[in-house]
Amino acid sequence: MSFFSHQIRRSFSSSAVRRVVIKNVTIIGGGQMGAGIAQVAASTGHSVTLVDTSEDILKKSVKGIEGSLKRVVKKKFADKPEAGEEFIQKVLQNVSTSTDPAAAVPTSDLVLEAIVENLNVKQDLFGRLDKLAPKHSIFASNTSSLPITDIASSTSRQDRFGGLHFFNPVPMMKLVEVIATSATSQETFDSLLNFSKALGKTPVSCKDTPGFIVNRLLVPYMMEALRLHERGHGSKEDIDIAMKLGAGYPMGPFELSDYVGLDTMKFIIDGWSEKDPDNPIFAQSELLNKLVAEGKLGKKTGEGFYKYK
Ligand SMILES: CCCCCCC[C@H](O)CC(=O)SCCNC(=O)CCNC(=O)[C@H](O)C(C)(C)COP(=O)([O-])OP(=O)([O-])OC[C@H]1O[C@@H](n2cnc3c(N)ncnc32)[C@H](O)[C@@H]1OP(=O)([O-])[O-]
Ligand SMILES: NC(=O)c1ccc[n+]([C@@H]2O[C@H](COP(=O)([O-])OP(=O)(O)OC[C@H]3O[C@@H](n4cnc5c(N)ncnc54)[C@H](O)[C@@H]3O)[C@@H](O)[C@H]2O)c1
Repeated sequence: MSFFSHQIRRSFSSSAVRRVVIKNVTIIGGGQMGAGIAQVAASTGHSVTLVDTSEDILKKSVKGIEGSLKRVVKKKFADKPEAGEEFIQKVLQNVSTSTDPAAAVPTSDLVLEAIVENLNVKQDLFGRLDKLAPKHSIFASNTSSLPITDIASSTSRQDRFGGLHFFNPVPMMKLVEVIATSATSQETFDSLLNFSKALGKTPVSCKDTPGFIVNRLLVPYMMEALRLHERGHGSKEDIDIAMKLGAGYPMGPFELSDYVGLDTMKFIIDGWSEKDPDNPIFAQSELLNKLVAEGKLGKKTGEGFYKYK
C-alpha cells in the first residue's frame, strides 16, 4: 500500500482529557500564516503570543497584521472610521511577541506551530515545548503536507495533539481543516473544532492522510500547471487567465504559487516525491527548483513566477 493510499483508523484515545476552552494561544512562526492566524485569533478576543526567531521578523509580522487589519476595517467599519481605529488598537493589545517560546508556552491553552515545512524542525520544536507547556495545553500544527502523527511523535501528549490547517490569506479564507490522528482524543478534537468556530471559520474534519482534503487535490493541479507550461503548451499568463476565466478560480496557478511561496511548494513536493517516487503526479519541476535556488520565492521576496514591486 503506498503512502498516498493508506487508510488511517480513527480511534479516540481512552486517556480522558477534559475539553479545553482555548483562550491563551501561542503561535510559533510569524510568517504569512502565523501572523494571519494571530490576527484572526486576536480579533476574536483571544490572547495571543506570537513567537519567531528575531525581533526584526516580529516587528514585520505586527506591521503586516496592522496593514491587514486596516483592510478589514475599511470594509467592516466603512461608515465609522473611529470605531475601526479603536478596533485595530484593541486587537493589537491582544497580541504580544516573543523570541523565546519557552517563556510563552507555560500559560498556553493552545500551542500552534506555523514554522518552516520541515519535519525535523517541527519535531524538535514540539519535543522541547512538550516539557514546558502545561498538561492541559493542546499542541497543533498548521502543516500543509506532513503527517500530524509524525510531528506529534516527538511529544508525550499525542492525545492532545492535532492539526489545524488554515488557508492563505487567513483573514479572508473561511476554511480550517481540523485533523485528528488515531491518538487524538475526542476532547482535543472538539476543542480544536470549537476554537476554529470561535475564530469565525468553518471547520471540516480530516483524516491524517497526505494533504488532508484541499492539498490532496490542489497540489496535483498546481504541479500539472507547471508541467503544462514546461512542456511549452501554454504561457504562465495564458494558463492563469484560463483558470480564472474558464474555471472561476480567483487566482491562476502561477499567481497562487507566488502567493503561497515557492519554497513552501518545493518543501511539499520534495517530501511527497521522496515518499512516492514513482508517482508522476508528484514529479519535480525544474522551473520551480531553479526559481527556489535563485531565492525567487514569490510575493514575499518580490519575485517568483512574476515580479512584484
Ligand atoms: C505544490 C502546491 C502547493 C500548494 C500549497 C498549499 C498551501 C496551503 O497549505 C493551503 C493554502 O493556503 S492554498 C491557498 C488558498 N488560497 C487561495 O486560493 C486564495 C485565492 N485568492 C483569493 O481568494 C483572492 O484573490 C484574495 C481573497 C486573496 C484577494 O481578493 P481579490 O478580490 O482577488 O483581490 P484584492 O483586490 O487583492 O482584495 C480584495 C479585498 O479583499 C480583502 N483582502 C485581501 N487580502 C487581505 C488580507 N491579507 N487581509 C485583509 N483583507 C484582505 C481586502 O478587503 C481587499 O480590498 P482592499 O481594498 O484591496 O484592501
Ligand atoms: N503559505 C501558505 O499558503 C500556507 C498555507 C497553509 C499552511 N502553510 C504552512 O504553514 C507553515 C508556515 O508557512 P508560511 O507560509 O507562513 O511560511 P513563512 O516562511 O512565511 O513563515 C515561517 C516563519 O517561521 C519562522 N520560523 C522558522 N523556524 C522557526 C523556529 N524554529 N521557531 C520560531 N520561528 C521559526 C520563520 O522565521 C518565518 O517567519 C508551513 O508549515 C506551511 O506549510 C502555508
